[in-house]
Amino acid sequence: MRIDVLSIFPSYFDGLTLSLLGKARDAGILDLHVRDLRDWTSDRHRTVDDTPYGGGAGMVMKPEPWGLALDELAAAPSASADASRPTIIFPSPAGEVFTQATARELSSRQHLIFGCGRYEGIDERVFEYAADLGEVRLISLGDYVLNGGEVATMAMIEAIGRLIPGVVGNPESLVEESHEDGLLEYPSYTKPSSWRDRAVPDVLLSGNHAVIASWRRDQQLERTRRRRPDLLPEEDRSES
Ligand SMILES: Nc1c(O)cccc1[N+](=O)[O-]
Repeated sequence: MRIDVLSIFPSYFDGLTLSLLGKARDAGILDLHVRDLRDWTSDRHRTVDDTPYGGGAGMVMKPEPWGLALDELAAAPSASADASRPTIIFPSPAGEVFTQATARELSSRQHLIFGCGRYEGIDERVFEYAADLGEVRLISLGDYVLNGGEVATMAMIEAIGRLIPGVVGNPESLVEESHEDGLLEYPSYTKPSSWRDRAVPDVLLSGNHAVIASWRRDQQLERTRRRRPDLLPEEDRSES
């Protein structure tokens, strides 16, 4: 998979050279390029914003640098032999909500382009223009206000990247995680078996894998009912 990121703060993404994603980049599994949007400006001040038509506080990101950048990146060779159009993602509080299902869907794409907005947002015509270059998705991490798209992009790249085959050493570990089966994950324990007068649940020391699996499932349902009843079907939401 190829991922391009457009931002006026490219160093935000230095963390993507670390850990599993950094190793995946070194191994050629993930082809990730972070670019400074200002590289597509032509004035001395490398201007990317201007005042909003219609008035209002703040500044809006100009369309010209975005148009030039997206033209270039959308034409970049992606991992796949076929010249499939890229998926162009703009993190936005006005977007669809990002879930594990979204991460799984996007992890099978060949070329993702993330456009990180700043200020009061990006000129609307950029989203319209981008639709001529690829599939455009406005995606939100949640209903709160961030200063720009960079943090959301980091989160999405991690959630998507770890699902790409070969990135996580043991694919089994991807299965038993929160939200993978629609439920929150069960509690985990490791040595010592007793710590500050707190013991590991006996069932986990029993060696009876069927009983352990059943206990873990019960824990998932109980936690999900208590913390995230919205994830459960209506009929399963009340405490039994
Ligand atoms: N919430 C928010 C924002 O305020 C700005 C950019 C991106 C997001 N988001 O993805 O959730």
